[in-house]
Amino acid sequence: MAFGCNHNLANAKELVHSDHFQVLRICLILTGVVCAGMAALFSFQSVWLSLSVATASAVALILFIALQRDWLKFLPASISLLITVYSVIHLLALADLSEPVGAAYYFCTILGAFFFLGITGGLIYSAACVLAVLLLYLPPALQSAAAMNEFYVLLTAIFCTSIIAYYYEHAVEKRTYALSSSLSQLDYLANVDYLTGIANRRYFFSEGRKQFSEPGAISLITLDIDDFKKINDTYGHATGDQVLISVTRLMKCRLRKGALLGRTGGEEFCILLKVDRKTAQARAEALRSDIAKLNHRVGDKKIAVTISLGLATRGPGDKSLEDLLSRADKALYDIKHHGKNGVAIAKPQSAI
Ligand SMILES: Nc1nc2c(ncn2[C@@H]2O[C@H](COP(=O)(O)OP(=O)(O)OP(=O)(O)O)[C@@H](O)[C@H]2O)c(=O)[nH]1
Repeated sequence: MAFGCNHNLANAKELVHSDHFQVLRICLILTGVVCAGMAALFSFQSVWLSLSVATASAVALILFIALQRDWLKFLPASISLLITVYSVIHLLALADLSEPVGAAYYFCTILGAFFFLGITGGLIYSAACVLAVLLLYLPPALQSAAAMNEFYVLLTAIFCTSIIAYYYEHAVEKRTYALSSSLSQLDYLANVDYLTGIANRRYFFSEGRKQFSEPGAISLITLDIDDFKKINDTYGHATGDQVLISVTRLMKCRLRKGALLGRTGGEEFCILLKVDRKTAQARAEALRSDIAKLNHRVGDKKIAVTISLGLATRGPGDKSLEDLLSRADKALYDIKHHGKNGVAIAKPQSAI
């Protein structure tokens, strides 16, 4: 049980790691593309520009190699954010813009659009930005060389930011999905009995307490398979498990919707019914007789199985589900010591 859960969490972590590195790769490739693009656009007009391009390319190359060789495996997730910011600062620093504010504007609003509107909204916003820039700067024949530079830089800024934002959002969505499926897996493992697939003791009592707090008739049946140890000893533990599964299956079929069935111990089960004593007794008796009649087949073996049941219906003295359980358990104990294969009705609280 624990293995399945750890395995699932490990998968989620692996997924988060692989997304994280995918984002890093994209950032590094973009840095390289931006450097090459800026170098081509501005042809190294100053020493400062040449040094910047050389530094950016070297850092991108070193990080890329480190990533490919798994050296970055244990670095915190924030590094991808740093590299993203680094890429965009370079984009702005290297651009010989009269107004770098334009690129910064697209960078911020596109990130915001992806963050607040999700992938589809972000992509639509990016497309709208491209359209706006095209409308502003076209036709090219009417533009000056400086305006065309600005046009290319703005398109590059929109393009790079959209790709980075897309991969971040995509990574976040995958991570959220992986974590939520791990959580539902954990929830399942915490509440369901691994062998029979019905509520385990923990879930039975937490749900049972809720139902107990509601008004109306409520009855609790505790039941136990008779001489189960003998079944285990005679046919083996695996066969014992099969008997538990087939008894559970039969109970699930026979019980109506609304009944809460749980495996509360090895071969012990509890049923909570929102019915009065008379109806609960009839249901308990029907279950007992159905199980006794059924020929439990495990492979080619036919195994006779009987159950004993203790029934308690809420009365004025029952303050909690535990009070009801204690009375039902006493009734079960009585029938176990008086022949088994029967239903015993619990004494009212006042008679105990
Ligand atoms: N196969 C199997 N056996 C289990 C499981 N959990 C508990 N048991 C066995 O259930 C048996 C319960 O034995 P007892 O408490 O002596 O009860 P019993 O033999 O049914 O006797 P009575 O209750 O008096 O009828 C033990 O042998 C446990 O090992 C399980 O998940 N699978």
